[in-house]
Amino acid sequence: MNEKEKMEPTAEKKAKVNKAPAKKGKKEKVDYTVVKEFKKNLKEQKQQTKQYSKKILKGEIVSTTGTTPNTDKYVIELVNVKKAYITGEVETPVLKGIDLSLEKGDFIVILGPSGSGKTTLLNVISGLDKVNSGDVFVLGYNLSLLKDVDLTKFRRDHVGFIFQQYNLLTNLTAKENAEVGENLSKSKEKDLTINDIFKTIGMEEQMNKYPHQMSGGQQQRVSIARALAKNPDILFGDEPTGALDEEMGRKVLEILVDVNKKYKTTVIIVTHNPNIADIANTVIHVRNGLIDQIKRNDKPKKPSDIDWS
Ligand SMILES: Nc1ncnc2c1ncn2[C@@H]1O[C@H](COP(=O)(O)OP(=O)(O)OP(=O)(O)O)[C@@H](O)[C@H]1O
Repeated sequence: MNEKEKMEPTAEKKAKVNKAPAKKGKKEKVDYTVVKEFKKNLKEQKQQTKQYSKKILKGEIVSTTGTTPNTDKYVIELVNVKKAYITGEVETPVLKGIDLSLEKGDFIVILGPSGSGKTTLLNVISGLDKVNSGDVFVLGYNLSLLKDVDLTKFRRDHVGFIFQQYNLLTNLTAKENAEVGENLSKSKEKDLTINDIFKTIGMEEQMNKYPHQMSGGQQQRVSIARALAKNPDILFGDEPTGALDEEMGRKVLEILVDVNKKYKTTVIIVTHNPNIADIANTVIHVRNGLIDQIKRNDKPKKPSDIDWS
């Protein structure tokens, strides 16, 4: 992470300069220039990705916006991040120019109305999805210029996921499911053993049970164990308590808070439930594809003390 490489002006800027003039006297329902511009940006991003992906994965800082990420302080930095979906000739912007810096070791909750872009934001900062323009620095790696194969390597080595559905392998025991996470990880020298993890999630007694022998909450805890077995820098959760009742939901949150404190893992979760924001020390409100508000919470509550519904 030492050698810094600045690139030519962004694809976006170039595209703006080259924008085709609108046709006079003709009312068009579809703005084809927008789609053209979008495709042109993608093409340039693809070229840059080809050129820089390997270098980025090796630790080189590459920016399309001229930004140098502060990796000592921030685990994630987003600079003018835009993402849209194209259906036919219609562009639907979803992330509309997001700037965001998230501190290492924080417990972060992302809130916002349905359709505001929460999951899309989570997917781009966790390397599950790519942006169209802007920089997505995660641990200094600019994910916006990584090839799919390098994104997979990045995810394998640095991040863990928990989803609403637990996605456990039905023919493996709890312990074996967790070991899947461990096997995916590159580094085998760890300070974190599967036994330690099961102790943390309060499931030492259940290690040899199969998913169908466990409750939803217990299965979700095993999925946390699987994510932790990789010893990730960041743990991402998309509605991790969405399928659980209150009691199980609180238990899962307690474990996430524990993990955050004990292993200093940065935890970032998306939720519909605004009460859950009370356990976070950083709360991001997304609205209409933009960050509406970021709040710091100096006195996060315990999961057992928050309201639930
Ligand atoms: N693959 C896709 N193609 C087209 N549009 C999409 C796609 N994925 C998401 N969108 C649109 O992007 C917008 C944001 O979706 P996203 O899932 O990020 O919102 P959200 O805030 O997580 O919503 P919810 O809380 O309902 O899960 C929505 O309008 C959605 O319809």
